[in-house]
Amino acid sequence: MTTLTEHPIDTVIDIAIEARIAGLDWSAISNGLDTEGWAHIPALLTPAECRDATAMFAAPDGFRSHVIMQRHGYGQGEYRYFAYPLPPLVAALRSGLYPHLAPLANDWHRRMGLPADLPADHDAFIARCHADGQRRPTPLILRYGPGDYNRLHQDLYGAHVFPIQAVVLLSDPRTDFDGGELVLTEQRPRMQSRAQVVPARRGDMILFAVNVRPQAGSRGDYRVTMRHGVSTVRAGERHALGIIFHDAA
Ligand SMILES: O=C(O)CCC(=O)C(=O)O
Ligand SMILES: [Fe+2]
Repeated sequence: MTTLTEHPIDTVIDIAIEARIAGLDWSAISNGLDTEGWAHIPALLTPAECRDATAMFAAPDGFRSHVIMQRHGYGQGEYRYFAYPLPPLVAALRSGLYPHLAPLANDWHRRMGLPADLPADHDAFIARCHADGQRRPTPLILRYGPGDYNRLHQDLYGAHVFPIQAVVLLSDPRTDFDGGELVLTEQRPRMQSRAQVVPARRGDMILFAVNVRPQAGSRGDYRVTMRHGVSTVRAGERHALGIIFHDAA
């Protein structure tokens, strides 16, 4: 894994998202997801792409809904779900990441006794969601100001669940905000929950398990339940782009 000191954020060249995704070390990423339930990919988006995505949040067009988190008990802050058609960057991330994750997702399903029949490409998976009434797009941009936070949760929106999701940090923790760390918890059978704080800088992507993942134990695989949230932002503004692969009912 690349450490934060080696962070290549300032040297990202502007190649197509799909090519950047294809160039990632997918065996290391799959390994991280498999053993920890998450993987950190430094500097997937350029600072300019992060700024452009952040600017989308303030524009009124292109979103299907605006959620004030405290109204629903989700925490404090706000987010907007994109409408179809998704902006090119968001569509490219969603369809570009999916094929690299589908083999691991099927392996997880097989190991957990779930149907290991997730299609190899995202269009086919989305067609399946839509055919069963999960038609509303789930990619979103979140905005947190001072005092805002996101309670531990799972992004389940219906029976069709792709077991891995992504979030890209759009703001710079060195200059834009304090606090606001992505927190992942895992719950193993008969054990207390464990929390992990995921390191991230602007443009980094974190891939993580949506709800359950298999863990090899002495008597075969068992299920680990994962949740994610964001610790309180102490100062400044934090934006993030969430990529969930299933659509919502
Ligand atoms: O703000 C974050 O980093 C996490 C947002 C989130 O809950 C999500 O993308 O599903
Ligand atoms: Fe979430």
